[in-house]
Amino acid sequence: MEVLRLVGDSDVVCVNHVSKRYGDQAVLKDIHFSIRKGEIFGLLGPSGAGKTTLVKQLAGLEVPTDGENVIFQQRMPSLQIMKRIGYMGQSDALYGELSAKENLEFFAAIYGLKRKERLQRIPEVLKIVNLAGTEKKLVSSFSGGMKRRLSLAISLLHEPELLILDEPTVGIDPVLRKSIWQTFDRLKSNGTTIIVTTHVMDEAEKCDRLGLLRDGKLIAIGTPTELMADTSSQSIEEAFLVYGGAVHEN
Ligand SMILES: Nc1ncnc2c1ncn2[C@@H]1O[C@H](COP(=O)(O)OP(=O)(O)OP(=O)(O)O)[C@@H](O)[C@H]1O
Repeated sequence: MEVLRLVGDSDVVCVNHVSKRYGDQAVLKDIHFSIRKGEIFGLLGPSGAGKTTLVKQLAGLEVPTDGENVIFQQRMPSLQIMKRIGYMGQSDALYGELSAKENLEFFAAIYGLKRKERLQRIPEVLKIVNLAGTEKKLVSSFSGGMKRRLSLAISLLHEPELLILDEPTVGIDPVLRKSIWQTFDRLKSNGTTIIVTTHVMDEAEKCDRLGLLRDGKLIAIGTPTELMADTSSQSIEEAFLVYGGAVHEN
């Protein structure tokens, strides 16, 4: 198997013939694609398709059985590179007995932010996710959507160059979802690369490119317009069905 080490200058992520097995189960099957700087890349696929497994590898939390993931020209997992990545998993890793601000301070310390940076960034990220004014509230009193937003704020603290978000808007109402996507667009225009997994079709349409996963295989990749044109479909959902996928809404 050819393992490419050199990727194009504008490629931030190169998923290089990656496979993953858990025991007898093949969860990722020879996945191969790259993501360019400043792209919003969506991973779409039915439950169990392997989206979380793949993004965890990209975040440096899992390793492939075969192949490699190269991020910023370095093979993952790399601690140096992980500092340049913001990751938000599907389950919120928050401390319920601490306030929102204390949670942010804790993670800011882990990211190595200096006091001055913390004082500046914490109000900024709270504002981005529309949680300003809730700093002193205990996280255990937060709703599911508030917890998601706080998790997103945490992933943004250190101004990562690559943001990896596993279903970031689950439990978030449409108005706030829209404002979060506006944030993604702003981050993108500053050069941030964003990978997002989603089941939500209107979100998929907002991505620059989409990778469609099914049964651990990348069944299609392209811009939403390309995927619709290739399948003569009127929507991404229809295109995905033509490619042989099935999408469920959470
Ligand atoms: N640590 C693990 N051990 C064994 N099997 C696993 C493990 N992690 C994931 N799997 C299996 O891998 C498959 C893909 O799971 P994954 O969570 O990546 O899918 P997904 O596309 O993210 O699904 P969803 O949309 O429901 O989050 C599933 O069959 C899951 O049971």
